[in-house]
Amino acid sequence: MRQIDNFIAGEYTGAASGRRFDKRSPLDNRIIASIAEAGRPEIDAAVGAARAALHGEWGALSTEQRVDLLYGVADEITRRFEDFVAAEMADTGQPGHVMRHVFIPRGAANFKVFADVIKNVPAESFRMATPDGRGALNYAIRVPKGVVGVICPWNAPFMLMTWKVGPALACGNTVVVKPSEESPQTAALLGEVMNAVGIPKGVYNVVHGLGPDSAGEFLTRHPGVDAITFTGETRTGTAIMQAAAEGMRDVSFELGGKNAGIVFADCDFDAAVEGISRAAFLNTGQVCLGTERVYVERPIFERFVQALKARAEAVKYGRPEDHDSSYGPLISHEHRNKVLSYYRKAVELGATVVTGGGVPDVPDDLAEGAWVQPTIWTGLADDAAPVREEIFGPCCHVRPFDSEDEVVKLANDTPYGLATTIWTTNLARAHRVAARVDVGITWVNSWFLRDLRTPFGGSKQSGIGREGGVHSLEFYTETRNVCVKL
Ligand SMILES: NC(=O)c1ccc[n+]([C@@H]2O[C@H](COP(=O)([O-])OP(=O)(O)OC[C@H]3O[C@@H](n4cnc5c(N)ncnc54)[C@H](O)[C@@H]3O)[C@@H](O)[C@H]2O)c1
Ligand SMILES: O=C/C=C/C=C(\O)C(=O)O
Repeated sequence: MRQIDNFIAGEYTGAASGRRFDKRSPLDNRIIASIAEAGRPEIDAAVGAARAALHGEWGALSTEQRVDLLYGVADEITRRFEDFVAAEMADTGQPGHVMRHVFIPRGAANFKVFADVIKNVPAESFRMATPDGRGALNYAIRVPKGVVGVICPWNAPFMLMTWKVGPALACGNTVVVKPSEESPQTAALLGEVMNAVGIPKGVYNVVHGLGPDSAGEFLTRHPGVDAITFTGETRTGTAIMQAAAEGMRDVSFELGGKNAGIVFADCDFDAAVEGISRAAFLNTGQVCLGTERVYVERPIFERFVQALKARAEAVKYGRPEDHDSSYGPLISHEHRNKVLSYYRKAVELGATVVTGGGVPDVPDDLAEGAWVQPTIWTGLADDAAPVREEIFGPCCHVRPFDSEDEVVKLANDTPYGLATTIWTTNLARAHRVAARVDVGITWVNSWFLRDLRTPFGGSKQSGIGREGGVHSLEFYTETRNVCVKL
């Protein structure tokens, strides 16, 4: 069993209280790690270390020096690639090929991309006239926000954590990261990388623990934290925003979704089935950008449902290291209880269960894991809970539609506004519908295709602010104007 400690001022340390909590494998429910639970003293120490680094060696570096160090971080992640793959597979139970091709490479990319952004961003400047005819020159400079609190979820732990830490450090901030209690390992491992490449002590700190009345709340309420970036549930975002109001700290939120997939009859059928099945079932449906509501134009509805069913039934349950495994468990039994409660509710509300709806038969050694079947429903009312609420599981409801106006209305009938995916070969329609869907991110004939320079975030209750490319700088820096009378 692994011992995972907090990482404060470049050192791994337990908690003064001696408190620890267990991490269980989602694959078979075995305890795989014991994690030190940070209390107020550890949060104080981590925030203090972050502040000291800001006023010390880190704060004195030039942008070029910081950029070089961040390239070093990316290279070291790549050098220790298999360690990160193993740590994340252990925490999430997701297949190795997803780790190797999507989540861990993105961790390295998140440092490289923002190092490039900060190196290349121009300064804003305005020349102005003055009554004496000599004029004045305004220019903006960007300074770090300070100590940034980073609160992360468990569904793609390393990718989502570095998506925040990369730009925060590129902009010259220091961070205190609180990973999810369900996925502490890659954040802990990144401490070794930081030390190996010579990132000054205190720049990157990790405190472990739970949310309310634990490390998460202590960190977000700490007056020494200047800004908070959070990815997780909308309800948690509300609690964090209340904490951030004290002291008027800035927030950046990437929250939940109930994303629509829109499939027109003129789509490339096979590509659409493949795309929607990835959007619904990748990472066992635990992707904020995933599709839990699918709208299919009536002429191809039945055929589409059958093709999606075939995809769902083709998943291969297995351990992450099994080469032919394509599908992992949910993160925990607690989360499985939630997902299964929606599976039951859908039936109670009269859904037709096209496939799935329960717990699969898995080999004996996996029987205690948090497995659920990929599940497809039809026939639910538009206001049924499984169609309205974020389930965060491998499931979707498929419903026919007859017109563009109707489907836009259906897609927008939600308090969320994160992402949508549209499938059509009619270019004009693609642009038209994309402009009418109230979300932060629209994919046309694709899903989760990420250019890290683009604005990323949610509308409505799916988030506040945008991260990605120069948009991250809006949050991770304070812009100051200097006006020089000539
Ligand atoms: N929009 C996006 O980009 C995006 C990306 C990934 C996940 N998500 C969302 O994340 C959710 C799944 O992740 P989750 O279950 O880990 O989310 P969560 O909100 O339960 O937990 C996220 C983090 O917040 C901490 N936390 C909980 N309560 C807190 C409190 N009161 N104060 C401070 N910290 C607290 C948790 O310990 C954890 O580290 C889904 O809703 C999903 O849609 C959104
Ligand atoms: O589960 C959510 C996935 C979010 C993805 C990103 O934040 C990203 O690709 O940067």
